[in-house]
Amino acid sequence: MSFGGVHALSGVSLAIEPGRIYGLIGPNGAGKSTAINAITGTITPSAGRILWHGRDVSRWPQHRRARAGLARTFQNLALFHKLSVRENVTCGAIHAHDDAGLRAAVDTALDDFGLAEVADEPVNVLSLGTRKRVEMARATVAKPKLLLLDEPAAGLTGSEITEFSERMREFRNRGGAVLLVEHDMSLVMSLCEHLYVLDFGKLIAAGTPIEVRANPAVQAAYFGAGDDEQH
Ligand SMILES: Nc1ncnc2c1ncn2[C@@H]1O[C@H](COP(=O)(O)OP(=O)(O)OP(=O)(O)O)[C@@H](O)[C@H]1O
Repeated sequence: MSFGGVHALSGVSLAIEPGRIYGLIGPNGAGKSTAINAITGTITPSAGRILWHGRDVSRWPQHRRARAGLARTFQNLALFHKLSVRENVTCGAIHAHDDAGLRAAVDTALDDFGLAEVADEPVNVLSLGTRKRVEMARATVAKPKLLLLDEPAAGLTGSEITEFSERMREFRNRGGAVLLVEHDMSLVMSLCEHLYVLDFGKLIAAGTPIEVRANPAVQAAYFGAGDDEQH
């Protein structure tokens, strides 16, 4: 993916299997959000392919990819602030065929993320942690196969992070795949089974959290060259 002369991603190849939690990590500006944007169709990659169940979806619009099971959350949240929690979550229920099915799916998602009590509140009166749960509920209400999360833990309290991890493990145990972009390394190391590491738009390492932590290229990217301000 290039933006003018900037190669935000170059030659990056990732594979995602069902029922696993992946982490996509790397220093600021490494290309993590760009990868999520390209996979979900927020942007169209300048070269390369996104294959989904064997089909090339690289040119599919975002809504079509969402229907095919690719759901995401946004780093800075993308909720309708004046609409209620229920209305926001309903926007994600793109799979429902009738009103009863729609309502049941939304009620389940509201319950799953502890939102039943604030269902009729407008989103703009809620705390950041609660708004993040609304985004998660909206992203999962249609039971996606792959959930791509851009910094879901930023700004959450410790207990909210624990709760989030639990929800993600449940999602994984039901066969869903997660691609998590996150700077909270203790969360990444405890939750993810497989990591991909980007640096300056290139994939510099892949493997289990233990393998990646021991990888000299990763240590150099994070702590090397005297540039310890990246984290
Ligand atoms: N729309 C755009 N136009 C121009 N350059 C862009 C655009 N989006 C991203 N970039 C550039 O691409 C590179 C990768 O950015 P990206 O946001 O994907 O990094 P990131 O790893 O998600 O960073 P962070 O951890 O800070 O969120 C950066 O150099 C960024 O400035």
